[in-house]
Amino acid sequence: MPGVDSTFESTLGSAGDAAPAVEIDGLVKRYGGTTAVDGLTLTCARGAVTAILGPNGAGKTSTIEICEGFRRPDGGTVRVLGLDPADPALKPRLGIMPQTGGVPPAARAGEWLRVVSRFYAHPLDPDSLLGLLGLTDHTRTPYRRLSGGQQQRLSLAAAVIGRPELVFLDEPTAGLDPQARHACWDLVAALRAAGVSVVLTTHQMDEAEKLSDHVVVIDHGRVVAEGTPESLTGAERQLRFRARPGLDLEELLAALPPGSAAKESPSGHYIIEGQVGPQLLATVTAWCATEGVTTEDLRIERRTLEDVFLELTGRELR
Ligand SMILES: Nc1ncnc2c1ncn2[C@@H]1O[C@H](COP(=O)(O)OP(=O)(O)OP(=O)(O)O)[C@@H](O)[C@H]1O
Repeated sequence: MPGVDSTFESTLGSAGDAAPAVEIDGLVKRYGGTTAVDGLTLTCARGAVTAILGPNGAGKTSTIEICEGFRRPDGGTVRVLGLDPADPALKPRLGIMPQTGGVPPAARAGEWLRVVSRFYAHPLDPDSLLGLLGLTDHTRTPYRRLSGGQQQRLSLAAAVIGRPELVFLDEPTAGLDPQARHACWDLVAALRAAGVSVVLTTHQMDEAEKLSDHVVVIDHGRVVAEGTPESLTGAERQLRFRARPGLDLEELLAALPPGSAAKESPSGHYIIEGQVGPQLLATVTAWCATEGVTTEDLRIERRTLEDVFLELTGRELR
C-alpha cells in the first residue's frame, strides 16, 4: 500500500508515554463454571504487531474484549496504554474491530463511517478509506446487504478511521477473499509503519508469520509460548514431501544417518528431521526410487508456525 504509511500516523500519541500497548498480569475471566482465561500474563509492545493465536475457545476474544473495556476481569490486572481499560480517556486512542457486528444493520457504509469519524478529533477521510478497502461502489449499501467480506472491511475501516494509537483486530481476515486479505495485510503493515500498535487474533498461521513482530500462543486461557515468529519456528530445517500414504518409515529410517526422525502427518505428507543436507536428500530420494515411490512437492524448509502451533496445542478439535 504505497504512500499511505503517514495516513495512519496518530495525532494523539502522548510524548514520553512509555507504557506498553497492553500489559496483562494474571488475568482471569470466568463465565459461570467455565474458566475462559486462567492466569494469563502477556505484554504487547508499542509500535509492534502482536498476534494472539490459540485454538477455538482458548480465551482470545475474552482477553481482547477485556482489553477493549467491554468485559470486566474476575482477577488479575490489565493496562492498556498505561490506563485501566474502563478509563474513558482511552476511547479516542483505540481502534476496535470486533469479531462480528458492531455496525447497525440498516446503516449505509459511507454514512456509518462518517458517523464514526465524528467521534474523533482528526479522523481520516471516510471516502479515501472506503477506496483503500475497495468499498467505493458500496458507499450507499446498507450494512446488512454487504457480503460477509465487505462487512469485515467496513468494520476494519471503522477501527482505523480515528487514527488510533492502538488497534485491536479480532480475526480481521476471517471470511475475506485473497484480494481483500492482501488489502488487510497492507493496511496492517501501513499501521505498523506509522508507529501504530496492533494486537490481532487469527487462525491463519501464515498471516501471523507474515504480519507480526511478536506471536503469543494461548491455550486453555494461558500463554503456552511466545516470541518472534522466527524464534518460535527455530532455525532447524526439515525435508518434506508428499507421496502415497503408508510408506514404511522404519525401513526409511534404517537407511538414514542415526539421529534422524521421520513422520507421516497428515496422511501422505512426510517430514524428515535430522542433519538435513545434500546427503540426506540423496538418501531419501534413492530410497524412494528403490521402493518405486513417486514424490511430489519435495522441499527443504524450516518448521512452519502451523507445525509449532499443532505441537503446542495438539490435534484434538475444540
Ligand atoms: N458470554 C459467554 N458466556 C459463556 N461462556 C462464554 C462466553 N464467551 C465465551 N465463553 C466461553 O469461554 C471460552 C473462551 O471463549 P473465547 O471466545 O474467549 O475463545 P476464543 O479463543 O476467542 O475462541 P475462537 O477462536 O473460537 O473465537 C469458551 O469456552 C467459550 O465457550
